[in-house]
Amino acid sequence: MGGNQLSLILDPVVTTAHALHANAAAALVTYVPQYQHALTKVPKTRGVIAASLAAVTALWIAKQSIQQARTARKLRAQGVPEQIILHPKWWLLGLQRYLIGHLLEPVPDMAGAIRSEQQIPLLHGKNVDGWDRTDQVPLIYMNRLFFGSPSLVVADPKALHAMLSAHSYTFIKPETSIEAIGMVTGNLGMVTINGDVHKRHRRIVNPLFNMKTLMPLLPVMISSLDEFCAFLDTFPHSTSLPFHEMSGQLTLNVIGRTGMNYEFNALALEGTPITRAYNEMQEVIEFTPWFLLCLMYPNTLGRIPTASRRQFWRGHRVMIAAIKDMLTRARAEPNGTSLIHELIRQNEGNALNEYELVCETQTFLGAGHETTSSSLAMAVLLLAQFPDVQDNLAKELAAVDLGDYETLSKLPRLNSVINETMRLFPPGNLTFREAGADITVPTTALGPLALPKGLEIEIPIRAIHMDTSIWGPDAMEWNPQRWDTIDLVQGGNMDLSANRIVNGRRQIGPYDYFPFLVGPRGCIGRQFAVMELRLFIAGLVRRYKLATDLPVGGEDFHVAITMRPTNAWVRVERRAQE
Ligand code: HEM
Repeated sequence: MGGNQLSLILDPVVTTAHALHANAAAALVTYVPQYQHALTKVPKTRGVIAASLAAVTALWIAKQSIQQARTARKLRAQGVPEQIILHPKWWLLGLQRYLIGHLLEPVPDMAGAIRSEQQIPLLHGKNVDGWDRTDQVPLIYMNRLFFGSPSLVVADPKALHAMLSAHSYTFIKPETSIEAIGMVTGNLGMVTINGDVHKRHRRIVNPLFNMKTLMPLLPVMISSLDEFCAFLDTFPHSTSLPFHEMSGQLTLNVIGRTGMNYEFNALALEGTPITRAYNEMQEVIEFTPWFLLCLMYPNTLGRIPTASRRQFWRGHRVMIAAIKDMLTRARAEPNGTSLIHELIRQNEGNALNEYELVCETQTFLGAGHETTSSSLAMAVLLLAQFPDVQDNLAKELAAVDLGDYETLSKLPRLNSVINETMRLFPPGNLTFREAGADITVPTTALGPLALPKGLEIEIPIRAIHMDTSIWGPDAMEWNPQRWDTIDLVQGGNMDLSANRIVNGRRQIGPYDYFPFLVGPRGCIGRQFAVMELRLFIAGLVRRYKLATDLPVGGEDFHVAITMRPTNAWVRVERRAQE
């Protein structure tokens, strides 16, 4: 099963399972010692206990299903359409919707790519129950997960404005997301915290990512790029290079040097102890059924010392020790320029405690390296697949000084390549929220929509980026030139559908294109990431002709927390003038 569908399972399962688990764990601790004797010695009693447990479980499932059905009914009553079950399983005796919802509905390819495409008809009112209007598309639908618990998929700009901007603190990160992402970023890093704790962190960390702090990091990025190119030069130009991995070597070195003044030495095969530890931790994050169960039961199953858990904790210990060491060294260098030097300066009043500083450092590493690496690998692959676009870009870059970021940031073709790559292949392909309170949000087609506390929300970023009603009939094609006639329209919860084309220019709103998300929980590292992408794509295209044997559309992804390419094989050959 691919990560994307599994992510759909994660949040609701854990939310419901957590409550049960906590009660069951407490009951076990209390009663098992008392009844151990009976359990082992008296088979008849064992049978009775098993039957009772089965009955209690069945009752619990029934209660759960009834509660969830009630929530779903309230949504249906307000006009929310529901995904139909196209392939009912006979062995679920017609109860599929109430037991496992849409979890076993077939998805031909579990990669994020295909799932996103499949969501578009649903968002347009096809393959759903309860939508017969032809004048408007719902842009919202409901599907069901375990025990029929509803999950609301939302692509409506008005509702998204409420969820991500106007009431972003009411729409919280769900527990399962926190559990999964926290493995990479720590559980008190900015991605995984909610409410006032988040506000406090964001206030301290914000200044780290303004241009004044970022500009001094430019020379380090450029020298890391030069080192990477020297590395590329060691391969014959007929060799296909795994950019899906190599771009990560570059971005890991850069976040180490600029983020924490640390040398990962990621281009060397052996790396450093912390590179190895980091890789060991990452390898374990595979959405296998067992991994999912550990996320659901972090305090019991998650603590069983299986080989993979031991590997994770081994890596984790090494990494946390190294991060503590980085913070100690940064404290001793009051004029240092890395992100954590600035973090320590901003944290003068100790608004963040030591553990929170460790988690934020871990967050810079986790959130700041793989995402940029995936975008870079995809941009390089796509440029290799589209030689005309590449040649045009090379012309634009011919006379540019990479150290002149002011000029670099205004190059239209370079920016179009980045925008278009992040449109079709946003590393954060979807995100989840949970209604933290009963709340009514506006929607375009349904009017005000009342959402109950605890409702699961899925925001299908990539599906919205591929929607033909927003982007036109060639929405699925990678075409950087489209950005020549796009206006990015700022401002709140507008419905642009009636005025999509104005004076021949396509109007794109903040909730039509948001690879970094928007609002108070939008990506804090956006400028940093865009700076890296501009510099690295420009630097590579100026130096090399990029080529690939991979046909257009042949890319594959691994989707676990983020969506990253797995087959960006590219050949590089020095350009004549370089
Ligand atoms: C191409 C590169 C990147 C992409 C596509 C990206 C995308 C995103 C997205 C979609 C979110 C919202 C996650 C959610 O709420 O579900 C996010 C949040 C975040 N990103 Fe990035 N990101 C990138 C690079 C970076 C970099 C370089 C850093 C730091 C060095 C960074 C740090 C963060 C942090 C700390 C948050 C949490 C913000 C908050 O909740 O207040 N990101 N990013």
